[in-house]
Formats: sequence, structure tokens, C-alpha cells
Amino acid sequence: MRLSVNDLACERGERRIFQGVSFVLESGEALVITGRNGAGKSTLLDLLAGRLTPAGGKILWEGAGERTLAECLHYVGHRDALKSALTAEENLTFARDFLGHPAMKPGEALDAVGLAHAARLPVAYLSAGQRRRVALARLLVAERPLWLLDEPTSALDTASQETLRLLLEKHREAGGMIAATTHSPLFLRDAKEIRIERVIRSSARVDAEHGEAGEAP
Ligand SMILES: Nc1ncnc2c1ncn2[C@@H]1O[C@H](COP(=O)(O)OP(=O)(O)OP(=O)(O)O)[C@@H](O)[C@H]1O
Repeated sequence: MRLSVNDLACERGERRIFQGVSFVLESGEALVITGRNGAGKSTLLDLLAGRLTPAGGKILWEGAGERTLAECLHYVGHRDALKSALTAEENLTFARDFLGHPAMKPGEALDAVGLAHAARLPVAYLSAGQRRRVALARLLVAERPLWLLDEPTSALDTASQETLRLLLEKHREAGGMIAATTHSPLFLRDAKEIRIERVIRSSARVDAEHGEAGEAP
């Protein structure tokens, strides 16, 4: 499988966020996406996940047979996208049924992220780091080769960060692919890295440091 991104550009709120982003990701590879706050890292994941449409460039997904890119990816964003009234196990059961290509059972996936003891607690009762681990356990309940992860270590303690690193490396060893944004090192073996830079338009005063949403374009 191969994900090829060529000369990708993105606009939000009629402002150019970035342009000229190109990379290739093949089976077993990891891509770490870095850049300053507001540079467009989450935006790049949104484009790959099909949640936004590019202003230019191409995203090509090859080698997965009939399965489209959307059917081949997991997306774990800033928001954990869990149903708080349901237990951790119920959330994973729902995800497993919904996503198709079932892999680990919910209980096994929770065990893999060190949360077996919290399986029957409503997600509303869990800490931020525990909720993050449930969200990451979703990666394990349905087989999808491409994992798109937005700051996956946020809220995780050191031990959970190491657990996550091992899960990511195992996924790569099985031929999976990872694209992850981060502000801190993920310690992934031989990862590719791309740094997203905000487009600077001198006439419009959009710059990487001060160009937050709502400012004049
Ligand atoms: N819905 C939206 N409409 C307009 N602009 C938006 C929207 N969402 C995000 N933006 C802008 O797009 C730019 C890129 O945002 P993005 O969240 O991709 O940055 P990031 O690199 O992930 O930042 P951080 O490191 O802070 O998470 C920012 O200037 C942001 O304000």
C-alpha cells in the first residue's frame, strides 16, 4: 500500500494555510508531522481523512484493492469522539461493529492499553488520559492499515506513551502505516518527518507566529 501526497495546498476561511506539501508513505512507514501552533498539522490530517477538500494538489491511495482510502484509515483527533454515557467496552463494541474488518475484541484492546480494570465504567468517569487510551484502543478493534493520529501522546503519562509507541511499532511491523502530528518526540524507528509551515503573505500579514483564526487575511 502507498499513500502519495503531491503539492497539497489548503485554504480555510478563505486563507491559504499551507501549500507545496508532498510526501510518500508506504507499508510499514511512519510520518511525523511537526510545526508551530496553527501551522496546519491537524488540517493536513483532516485533508488525508477526507474531512476537508484540498485547494490544490493530489492525494493518491494505491495497493489496497477495492478498499478506498476512507475505508482504510483510522482517525484519532484532538477530541476523543467517545460516547460518555457508554462504558469503555461499549464504546469499543460500537466502533468494532461500525468500522468493519473486526480485529481485537474490546476487552483485549482495553487490556493492550492497560485499561482492563476500567472496561465497565462509563467513559464520563474516566480521566483525560484514560479516555485518550480508550480512543487509542479503537485502533485495535478494527483492522485499518493507515492510522492518522493528532497529537496521540497528549494527556498520556510516560508509561502510557511507551505502551503507545510499542503499539505503533507493532502496527508498522504488520505492514501498517502511521501519520502523526506531534509537539514532542514519538521515538518511532526511522520515521519520516515533515514540517508544516504557514504560508507567509507579506501584503496580508499572515505569519506563522501570529496568524491565528479570526485575524485579517
Ligand atoms: N474551521 C476553521 N475555519 C477557519 N480556519 C480554521 C478552522 N479550523 C482551523 N483553522 C485555522 O487553520 C490554521 C491551522 O490550524 P490547525 O489546527 O491545523 O493547526 P495545528 O498546526 O494543528 O496547530 P496546533 O499545534 O495548535 O494544534 C489555524 O490558523 C487555525 O486557526
